[in-house]
Amino acid sequence: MTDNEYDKAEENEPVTMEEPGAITQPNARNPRRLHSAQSSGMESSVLRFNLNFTVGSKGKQKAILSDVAATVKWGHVLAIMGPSGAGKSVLISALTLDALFGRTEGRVTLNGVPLTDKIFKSHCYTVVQLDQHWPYLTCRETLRYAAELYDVAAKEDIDAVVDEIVQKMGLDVCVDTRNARLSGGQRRRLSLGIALLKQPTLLFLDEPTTGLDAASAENIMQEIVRVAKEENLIILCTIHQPSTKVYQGFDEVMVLSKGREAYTGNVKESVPYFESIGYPLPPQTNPAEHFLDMVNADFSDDAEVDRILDTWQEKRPGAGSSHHKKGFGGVDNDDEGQEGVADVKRALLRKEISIMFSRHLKLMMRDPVLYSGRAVIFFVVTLLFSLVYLNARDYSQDQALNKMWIVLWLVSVPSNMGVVAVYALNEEFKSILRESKNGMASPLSYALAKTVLVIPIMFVFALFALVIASFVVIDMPWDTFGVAIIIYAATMYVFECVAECLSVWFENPILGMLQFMNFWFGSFLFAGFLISKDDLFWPFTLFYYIMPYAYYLRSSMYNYLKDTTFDSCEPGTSAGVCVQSTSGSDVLGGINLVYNVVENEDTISADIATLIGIAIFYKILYIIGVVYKSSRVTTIHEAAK
Ligand SMILES: Nc1ncnc2c1ncn2[C@@H]1O[C@H](COP(=O)(O)OP(=O)(O)OP(=O)(O)O)[C@@H](O)[C@H]1O
Repeated sequence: MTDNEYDKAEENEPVTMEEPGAITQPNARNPRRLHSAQSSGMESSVLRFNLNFTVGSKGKQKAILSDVAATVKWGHVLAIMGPSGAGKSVLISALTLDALFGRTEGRVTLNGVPLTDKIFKSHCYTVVQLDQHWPYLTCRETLRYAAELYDVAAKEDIDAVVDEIVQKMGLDVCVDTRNARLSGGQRRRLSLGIALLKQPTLLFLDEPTTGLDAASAENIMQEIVRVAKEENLIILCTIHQPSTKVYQGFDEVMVLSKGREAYTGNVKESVPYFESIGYPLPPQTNPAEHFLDMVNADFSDDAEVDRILDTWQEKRPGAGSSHHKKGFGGVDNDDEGQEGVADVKRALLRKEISIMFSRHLKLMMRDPVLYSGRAVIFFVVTLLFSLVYLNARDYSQDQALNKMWIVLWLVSVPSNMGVVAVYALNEEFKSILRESKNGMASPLSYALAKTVLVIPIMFVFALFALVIASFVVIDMPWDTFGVAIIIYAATMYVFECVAECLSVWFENPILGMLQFMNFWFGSFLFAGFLISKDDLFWPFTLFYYIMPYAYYLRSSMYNYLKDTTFDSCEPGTSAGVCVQSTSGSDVLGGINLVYNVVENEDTISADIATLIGIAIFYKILYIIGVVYKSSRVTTIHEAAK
């Protein structure tokens, strides 16, 4: 864009940040613009930014971005290029309010309004580099759920809206293919399709050509430029070494090196500019490659690169006045606060929860790792363990301790496998955070929908684990079935809530999984059978009370044996328990002499209540994590004077 054009963009102001619903109205119930905006409020959108970004604490600060500024208007694509480590990703993170690892200073305004999380959610959309989408949904289902969550149309019109996006993005061939099987190019098109459903003003694309072959990269970039023009979007994208054709398709380009600009402006003027400072484009050379070679400090002379960066700083439009006062083009940039901005536009909370419920029910049914696969594995491992302890089906007192051990294994082995849930839920939560960032849905509606969906699954787990192993192979009395299932489900729910909690609090799923294993080992150690509560070094006694297995074991054993009858036993002939009675209740007393966690008193209700209490504790920590993680955004500080 020439200075002239920037000035024209400036003349259009004051520009209002209109309610998305007011942009155009294809039909009364579809407030979003699905066709090219011929008379859209976005035909005057302007993004301005000038940023510094530093990492490190005071005294040891390192500048990652220094005075990086640009102005981009509607319908234009700004391509951000630069050698590795130039600061492209950090710039996108800072602009998308995601750069939490350092301090962002300066200003970012959209139509004169400073960018905040609320404005971002309403008017911006980010497509991340490796947008995997929900792997077990099809392309059509993904678009449909996005359309519903963005509330783009009445229920009966949603299919038509989705079909339009499918056509527009050329997704016809893969519309019923699961996302996990989409090609890289198709995934990017799907991401763009979802973005179009939202109808943002500003679209960020992080390396949209990564992993694509040259033809697909060219194709997707052409698509991006077309979308910017057709939909009057402002698009910012980072890109590595575009081909000549792709490069020429951009409107604006920013060449970064060492966190500074080497050039920002119209693509057509880039070649003459570099020629004017002594770097003519050799014949038959890709201009993007040429510029990147020039500013790559790894391969060029460092002093030479600094000279190029200093030259741009002197020559760039508006030079001589601080970027923090003047926008690119030398235009006065002090234009924020002219208009209020609309609230986030999306489905009502009740509707949102029900959409989330439907989507995650579908995912649960299809995803073999999280639930159905685990249930089958629980069935197999509990069956295996019950066969190992087959002799424990006899009601002879020398098997009483084995009965306790099989009851313990039946829950401890499956609950240990909750470790996979930490990994899968961590991935899931990252997708939810992206959706939240893009204003599609609240993470709390996800958390609520999942809570409702997961509780019944714990009963399914209990059925898969206990019916054959406990009641058929080990011959537990069927009249204890209902209570056994409840105790088991409550115990499994504790571990599920711990897995949820760790999946959210640990960004790195491996660390979360390690913590889960610690919790599991801790549960084992402090359950009162390896070392009794009374023998614990006193500071550790607390763990006995907050870990789940002691409650499970005590209540399960009482439920199991209270009404049973054992064979009588001759003192000195039993390797395990031998009491002067055949009643199960007395055998419980005998077990208590060896493992005092087992008692012949009815503590079932209190134990179940405690297990639920522990689960609720972790659920609350999880919800706090969800709220905290989803509300973390970069603060853009006023530049130091
Ligand atoms: N979390 C972080 N903490 C400290 N420094 C960081 C962090 N992330 C990035 N950096 C530094 O910021 C600089 C710019 O990194 P950035 O990832 O933006 O480069 P890039 O241009 O995107 O490179 P590439 O093309 O290789 O991805 C690098 O020197 C990098 O080491």
